[in-house]
Amino acid sequence: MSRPEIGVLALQGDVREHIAALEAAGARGVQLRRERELDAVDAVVLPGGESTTMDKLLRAFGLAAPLRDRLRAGMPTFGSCAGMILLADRLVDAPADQRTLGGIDMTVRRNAFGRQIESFEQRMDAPDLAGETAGALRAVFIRAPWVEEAGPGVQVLATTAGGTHPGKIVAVRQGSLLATAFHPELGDDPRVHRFFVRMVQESRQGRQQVQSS
Ligand SMILES: NC(=O)CC[C@H](N)C(=O)O
Repeated sequence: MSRPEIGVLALQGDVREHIAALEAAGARGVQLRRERELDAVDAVVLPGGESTTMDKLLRAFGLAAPLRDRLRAGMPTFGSCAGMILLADRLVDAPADQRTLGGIDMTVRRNAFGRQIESFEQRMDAPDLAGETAGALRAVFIRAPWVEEAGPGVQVLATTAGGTHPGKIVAVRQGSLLATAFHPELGDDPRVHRFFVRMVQESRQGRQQVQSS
């Protein structure tokens, strides 16, 4: 099967890092800015950056509604940090006029680890992403959110192990949507991007089976 093509929303944020990580995980990463470019990709990445800015730009570029429709229709989508915020059905500690694309039945707290903390590395327990060993995954957190509450259909993929806030939910999946509070695109651990590329391949196989039956 050909490499899946994954569009990284390129309005703001760490776009190049995601493209490099997707390429390393066996996909083709391309920049995504316009609605018509959505038709050419198998999946979407919402990068880290600033979620209030991204929300405004998504609306200004006329991308919010078409992206929301694709998400609802099952297009695989991965959001990291600000991208996790965009995928949340509910936010706390956010400006009243901030909108999200939604899709994951979760409440996300913005800047949950503290605004004063610029960036830190955190260990996580993440059996489905990184194996059963305690603290098996490490990644960079930058003014990161956490998941305050996750609905029954949400699979928890990673929780913080130790640190100032242990046991916090920092990676989740609901159906075709994946979200991490941290930045797997910064650093050289490819496991989260590989996990997402597998999700995309499974979704393509599912669609091809439907088309040929
Ligand atoms: N590194 C990040 O993506 C930070 C997210 C940022 N705190 C926000 O609310 O958008």
